[in-house]
Amino acid sequence: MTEETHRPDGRAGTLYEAVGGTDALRRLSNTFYDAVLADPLLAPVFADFTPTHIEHVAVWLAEIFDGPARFTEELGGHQALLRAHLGLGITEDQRLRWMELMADAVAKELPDDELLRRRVVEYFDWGTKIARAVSADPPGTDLGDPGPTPRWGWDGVR
Ligand code: HEM
Repeated sequence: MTEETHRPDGRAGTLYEAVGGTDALRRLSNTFYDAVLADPLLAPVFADFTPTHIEHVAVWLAEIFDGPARFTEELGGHQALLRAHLGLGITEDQRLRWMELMADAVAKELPDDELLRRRVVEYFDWGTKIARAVSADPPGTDLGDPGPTPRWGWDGVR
């Protein structure tokens, strides 16, 4: 028996592979930001949005879900991700709307696999709470060393 067959959910491989790799994450990001920019509660938060944002989010998600570590290698890693949210003053209503639009995008763009979708949405719930907490601090706040980019698997964060 392999180690994987002892897991409660019995899944092998990474979430990155299960979602369909970087192309699927790019489609997810694209669909999500189309909705965000059309949303009256979220659009003002994204006033400085540029299309590179879509690609950077896809690259971040690839790394989080155990794919290539390109965000760490090319885009400043965990520290840069956290710093991008400083000063945004995200409210709980905005966080919940973000989650709602992301759940819609997940349902539209990711494979029809209930456990996979649940794990992905759980990551977003965890991540948006961190983004909201960080957003209460002003731009330039010293965040110390946040450690490496987290990895999210079939059993949650590692
Ligand atoms: C798991 C949750 C989240 C992830 C993975 C995420 C990911 C990212 C990434 C990768 C960037 C940098 C983009 C770049 O370099 O261009 C970024 C910036 C940003 N995020 Fe998030 N984010 C999350 C939650 C949120 C939430 C809840 C909000 C607000 C409701 C938010 C608002 C923003 C804004 C306004 C920026 C700056 C956009 C810009 O470049 O103009 N994020 N986020």
